[in-house]
Amino acid sequence: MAKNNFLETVKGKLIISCQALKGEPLHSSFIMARMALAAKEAGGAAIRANSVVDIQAIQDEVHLPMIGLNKVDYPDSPVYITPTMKEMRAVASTGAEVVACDVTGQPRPNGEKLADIVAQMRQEFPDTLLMADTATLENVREADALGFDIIGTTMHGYTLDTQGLNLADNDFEYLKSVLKTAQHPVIAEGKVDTPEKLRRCLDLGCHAVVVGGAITRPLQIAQSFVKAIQN
Ligand SMILES: CC(=O)N[C@H](C=O)[C@@H](O)[C@H](O)[C@H](O)COP(=O)(O)O
Repeated sequence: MAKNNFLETVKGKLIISCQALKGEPLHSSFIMARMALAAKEAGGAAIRANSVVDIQAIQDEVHLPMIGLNKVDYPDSPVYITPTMKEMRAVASTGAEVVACDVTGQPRPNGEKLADIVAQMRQEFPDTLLMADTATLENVREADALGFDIIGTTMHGYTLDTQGLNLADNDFEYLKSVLKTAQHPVIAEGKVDTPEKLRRCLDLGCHAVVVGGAITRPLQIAQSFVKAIQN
C-alpha cells in the first residue's frame, strides 16, 4: 500500500495543534493560518488542525504536513473527533497527510463501525495515514488490530473512564505502558504543556509530540497566569 512520508518527516519533532472551536476567542480560519505560520517559523515539523476550512486556510499559508480532523457533535454518540465516514472523507479530501479520529471504543453516530470506516478509507485514500486518538491501553490494542498507522494519546483524560487523568502523571506512567503495548509509532498528545514534558516524551521513545493549547490557546495560557495570582 502506498503511503506518504509523514512519519519520516516528523520523527523526533514537534507537531503544533492550531485549533479554536466556535466560542473560543480565536475561532477563525485566518487566525489559525497565522498560528500555523508562527508554528512553522518556530521550527514546528507539522500542524494538527480541525475542520476543512481551517485545514485549507493553513495549507494556503504554510507548506507543512498536516494531521487533519473534524470535530462534530452528534446527538446519539459521545464520539466527536472525525466521528463518521462523512467527516473522514471530507478531511482526507483536503490532501491532509494524516486523518485523525476517535478510537475510544464508544459507539459512533448512526451506528457506524470503526472497522468499516478504516476499510473504506484504505480503499478511497490509500496514501493517507490514519491516526488513532485513544484514551486507554484497550483502545491502543484496538487501533493496532485495525491497522492504524499512528497511535495518539489524545483522548487520555477526556473519556468517562479516564476523566481527571493527565498523561504526565507519575512521570508519564501511562505513556510508558502505551509505548510498551503499541505496535505502531506513538505520538504523545494531550496536556504536554512545557518544553521539559515534550523532551521527556521523546526520550521515552515517542515518535513525535503534539502540543496544542500551551502554544496556540492564549485564553488557556492567560488563565494559568491569572491562577497564579489567585492561589
Ligand atoms: C481532547 C481533545 O478534544 N483534544 C483535541 C484534539 O484534537 C484538541 O482540543 C487538543 O488541543 C489537542 O489534542 C492538543 O492537546 P493540548 O491542547 O492539551 O496540547
